[in-house]
Amino acid sequence: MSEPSTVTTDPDQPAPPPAGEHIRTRRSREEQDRLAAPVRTVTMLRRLPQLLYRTLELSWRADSRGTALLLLCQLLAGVFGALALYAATGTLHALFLPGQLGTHLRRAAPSLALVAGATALRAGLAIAATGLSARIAPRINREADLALIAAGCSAELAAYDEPAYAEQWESADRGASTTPELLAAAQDVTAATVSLAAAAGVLGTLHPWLVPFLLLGSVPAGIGAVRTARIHYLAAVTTNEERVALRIYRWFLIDKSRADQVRSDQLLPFMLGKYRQVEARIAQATDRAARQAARVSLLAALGTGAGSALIWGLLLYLVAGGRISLAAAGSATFALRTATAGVQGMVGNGARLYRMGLYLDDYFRFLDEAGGHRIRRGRLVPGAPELVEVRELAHCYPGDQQEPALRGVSLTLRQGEVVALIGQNGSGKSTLLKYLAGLYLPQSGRICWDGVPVGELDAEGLWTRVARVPQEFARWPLSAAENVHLGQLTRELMAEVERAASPTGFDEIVARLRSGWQTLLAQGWLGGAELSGGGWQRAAVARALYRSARNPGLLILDEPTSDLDPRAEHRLLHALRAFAPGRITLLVTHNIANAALADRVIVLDQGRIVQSGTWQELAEQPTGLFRELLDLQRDRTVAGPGRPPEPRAATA
Ligand SMILES: Nc1ncnc2c1ncn2[C@@H]1O[C@H](COP(=O)(O)OP(=O)(O)OP(=O)(O)O)[C@@H](O)[C@H]1O
Repeated sequence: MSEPSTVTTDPDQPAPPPAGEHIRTRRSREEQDRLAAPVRTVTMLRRLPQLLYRTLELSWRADSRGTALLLLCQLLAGVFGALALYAATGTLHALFLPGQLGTHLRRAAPSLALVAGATALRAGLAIAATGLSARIAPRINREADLALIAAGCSAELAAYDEPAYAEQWESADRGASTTPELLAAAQDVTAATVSLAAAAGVLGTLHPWLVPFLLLGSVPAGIGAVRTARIHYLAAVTTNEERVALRIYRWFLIDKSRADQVRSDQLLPFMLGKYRQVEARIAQATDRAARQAARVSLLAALGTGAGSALIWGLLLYLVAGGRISLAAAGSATFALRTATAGVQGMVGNGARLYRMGLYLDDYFRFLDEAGGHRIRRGRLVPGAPELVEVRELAHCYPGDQQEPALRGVSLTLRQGEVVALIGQNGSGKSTLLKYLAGLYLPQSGRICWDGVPVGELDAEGLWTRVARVPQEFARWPLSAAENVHLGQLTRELMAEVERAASPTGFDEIVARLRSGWQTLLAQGWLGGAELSGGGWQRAAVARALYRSARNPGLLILDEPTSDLDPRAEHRLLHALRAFAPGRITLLVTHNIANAALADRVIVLDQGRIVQSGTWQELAEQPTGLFRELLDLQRDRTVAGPGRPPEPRAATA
């Protein structure tokens, strides 16, 4: 026996085999056009007020009192900053005038006192503003994140089948995560604008030419900053699909539910190979962007240098020509330094804000439209349907060369009926159940509840009437009781929970847990416990029974006994029969014998209904898929050495 090998990422190890195709998304035409559109500096300038307004709005929603105080601090800091600047230029002016030093100092003293006072107040207010924004920023982030989650949950389920949706989510998520920085950038832009305005005011009083030259000189910096921001943004969004892929690979590798397989299947080196391959594409795009941005920044710096030379040249020209006094030139020098810092701050932070604004656009677009999939249905709130009719239903999942999952399916379901769906893997059973649960709206064909098309029903009202056990049910990290009631409480809470749990045997499992119904079902967390596969399935069925008992409608069970032991399965199937009155029960099962509990069996093949009738009627048919599957299940000719093979079951 060889030494047990350990998973390693040692660089001396042979390189992992070439990774194949990685997870890809598909960008919409509209999105491609938007990304390809050129951007101009004026566009950014035009967008700045809107971005500031949006930041303010977000901030107000997160913390209105803090935001009001922050605004006040900023306003006062701006006023005191301007005052300090005016006073400082006044001081300089006084010092540059001809005369005795003592006279100068006396003249300058009031301005000096004003400078000191205003500067101290401004500094105090700036500190208060920083403290406030440190308090507000995490709240904005939290609010933004919650709004994003809510928007994601308000998308139609079909969105998840669209490759572009994951990418839209990725962009929106990045937008949400930039929100804390947004406030700081907005604050810096405002502060820089106020100080620039004050400096420009001073320069304007000294000589009117100085202001336009100052603004002209800052154009290259502005253009450079906008271009650079856009280059980085494009590098980020054009690698969105790679980021989505990395997120998914990462999740698959670290998630507890697959941790055993990652180890026993020795998956790490192979998956790391894929991970690195995808990561390399991101690095390539980022490096390319960094090179482009460096070139743009160099040109902008040259332009800015030329602009500075221009304005200092103008100042010399004005002094030499006697158009302004030496004292005024001294003040202008000081104001110019402040103005240049203001311009740099405004341009730099404006570009930062603009870049974040691009992400923020993605975020807001997602909030508004949930990636174009926001649930928009009717308002009728249904009761328990007596009749559900499906007519000519067809479904084709988006993607390349997908066969239709459903083709021309028509069926009628009546209240009180138990209907079993049978079919081979991929025949469309789960897809049909999702339609019946109102999770998809018909692309082609109709589904009506008591004559009303499902699209005209209120989505939440419809789902209140649907209880499901999906094929892959959730294992919520909640208590045992919460895993059944999911926070949808009634006065008789525990009695109802226990009543729903009893037919599944979940109550027996809970009785063995240390804290009974209050036990947290999340092993690995303090006080948490883990259930067996069958234990979790019992919880999932109990959840559906609880929901259906509160609001009868459709009870949809997709292989609800696949993990159950024979005793638990037997008990549940009996209970389902007794539970049937007042609701429509749909059962998908690969165990043909279990379908016998249904009033009617429907057989699906390649998305079509190929047979329908009572279990007995279908079993008596000499040919057909049902009969074939039944015979195969009865056939026990494959046997190990301990058990002699049984004769093949008769086929007629
Ligand atoms: N989200 C999806 N996106 C794309 N194709 C899908 C998706 N879900 C299912 N399909 C495809 O639709 C077809 C029907 O799948 P469905 O899950 O409805 O079959 P099923 O009868 O429930 O299969 P099984 O018995 O294996 O559970 C299959 O070809 C499957 O590959």
